[in-house]
Amino acid sequence: MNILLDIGNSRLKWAVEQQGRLLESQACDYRRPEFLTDLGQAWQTIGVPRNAAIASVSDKQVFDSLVRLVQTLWPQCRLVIPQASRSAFGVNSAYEQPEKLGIDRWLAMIAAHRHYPGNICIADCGTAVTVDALQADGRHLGGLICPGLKLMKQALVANTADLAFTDRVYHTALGAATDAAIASGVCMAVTGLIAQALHKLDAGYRLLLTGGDAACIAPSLTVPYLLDPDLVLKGLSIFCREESSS
Ligand SMILES: Nc1ncnc2c1ncn2[C@@H]1O[C@H](COP(=O)(O)OP(=O)(O)O)[C@@H](O)[C@H]1O
Ligand SMILES: CC(C)(COP(=O)(O)O)[C@@H](O)C(=O)NCCC(=O)O
Ligand SMILES: [K+]
Repeated sequence: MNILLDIGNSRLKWAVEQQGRLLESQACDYRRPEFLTDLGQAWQTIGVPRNAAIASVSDKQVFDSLVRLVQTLWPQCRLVIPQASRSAFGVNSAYEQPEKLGIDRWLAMIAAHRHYPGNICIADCGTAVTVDALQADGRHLGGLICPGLKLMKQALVANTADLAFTDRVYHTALGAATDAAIASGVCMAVTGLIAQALHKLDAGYRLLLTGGDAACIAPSLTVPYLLDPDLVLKGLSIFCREESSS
């Protein structure tokens, strides 16, 4: 059994993996003061993992506190900390400096290459929205980064006098009130980005969505898509298994 941890800029996603299969994944806000205590309690009952695989694009502090928790609960557990590189598991990075690519993007591409063969365009809709194009032969063509839905709304509220932030449902209809216009505006910015990215690629690229906002963006897309909320965790699982068996 392995435990997989993906620390994004908003939330921690984690799951237990048994024989290559993820049990239900969980998400939590690591900025809550009781976060580590709650996690420690939840982990009392899961057994002792053989490996703990951790990916982080957030503060080193959060990463360090999770490493300490893992080492305290399970001193025998092996830590697996994947790094982005020029090539791994058949995927070849387009980055001039491959180590600068976000580890979440690298893991998502490795999982996509394994589980969704063919040309694939991955859109990870989290704090930021990232889009990466990956050829069937594992060649990464490069990517795009833009603010996610919540960040766009926060940027508007923080830099204007009269705009208010609400949890209005996202869609792409024209709005007849400020909050509806913002919800539609940021949703169309993301769906438009994804559609335009696909348009620039050759025909035959499938779209694969992941990230916390994927499910609310998906209904507004006018192109077919696949949805896999656990893509980054699945990338961690590949690193765990193949490092353990070597
Ligand atoms: N229960 C939730 N709590 C907080 N954010 C959520 C929740 N469910 C969905 N979200 C959305 O998920 C987004 C974060 O997605 P996620 O993939 O976890 O981001 P990251 O990997 O950057 O931490 C938030 O911006 C928010 O809009
Ligand atoms: C682009 C990101 C901020 C996305 O983070 P997330 O939205 O998943 O929290 C992250 O992948 C990152 O810090 N990347 C490093 C720079 C790069 O990928 O070019
Ligand atoms: K993201």
